[in-house]
Amino acid sequence: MKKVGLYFGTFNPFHIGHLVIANHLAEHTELDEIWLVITPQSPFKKKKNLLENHHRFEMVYRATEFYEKLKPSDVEFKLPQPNYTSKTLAELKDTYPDIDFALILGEDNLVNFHKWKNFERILEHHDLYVCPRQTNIEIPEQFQNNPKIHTTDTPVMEISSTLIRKMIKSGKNVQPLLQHRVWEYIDEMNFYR
Ligand SMILES: Nc1ncnc2c1ncn2[C@@H]1O[C@H](COP(=O)(O)OP(=O)(O)OP(=O)(O)O)[C@@H](O)[C@H]1O
Ligand SMILES: O=C(O)c1ccc[n+]([C@@H]2O[C@H](COP(=O)([O-])O)[C@@H](O)[C@H]2O)c1
Repeated sequence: MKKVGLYFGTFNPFHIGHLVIANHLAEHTELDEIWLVITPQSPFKKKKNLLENHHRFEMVYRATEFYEKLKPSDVEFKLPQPNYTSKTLAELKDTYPDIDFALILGEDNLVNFHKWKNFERILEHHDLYVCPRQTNIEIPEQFQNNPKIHTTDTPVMEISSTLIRKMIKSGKNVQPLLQHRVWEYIDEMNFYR
């Protein structure tokens, strides 16, 4: 059975921290492909400074175009907002009954995972790949030593989209933090200024 890792994110913008993680998991785990799912509206996030879906999709597309195992996904664009991951997983399972879907999460997201809609059902049916971050946050006890939760050895790069947006606003050079065609798009379109 083909195994696909779903990396959900707001990706506003998609940065090299995201890219390094996706590529690392595609190359070093049993996941055959990684799908980067651009979320229109994450349940815990405000819409402030949020670029339209198709612009965020374009950035993920540009960054991953030449990576055979990485694919942008717009599956959530047609689903109700805010986007609950459990709903999206159900939709994907209907469309692709022959694919085994796993979830990819930053460690920061595991801390709030008990607040996600239907998190228990998600864990029952899907493996979780957790990427370490430079945080001192305690992983809740209920998620420690769970055989469905795999800690990965993805490189720790403390980059965030929030920081990149702030740096662009204050005129700093952020080019090393973005795939160069993503930077070109942001620059041409005057985003985040
Ligand atoms: N530098 C990073 N290292 C590891 N995981 C990350 C990193 N940045 C984001 N993630 C994870 O990637 C997923 C999508 O992240 P998201 O689009 O919210 O990016 P972000 O850079 O954290 O954005 P923002 O700063 O706008 O909140 C989440 O699961 C998040 O935990
Ligand atoms: O399903 C939920 O209840 C849920 C709650 C919070 C976040 N998520 C998903 O997690 C992804 C990363 O979250 P965020 O807020 O860090 O961008 C986001 O794209 C959502 O799809 C999902």
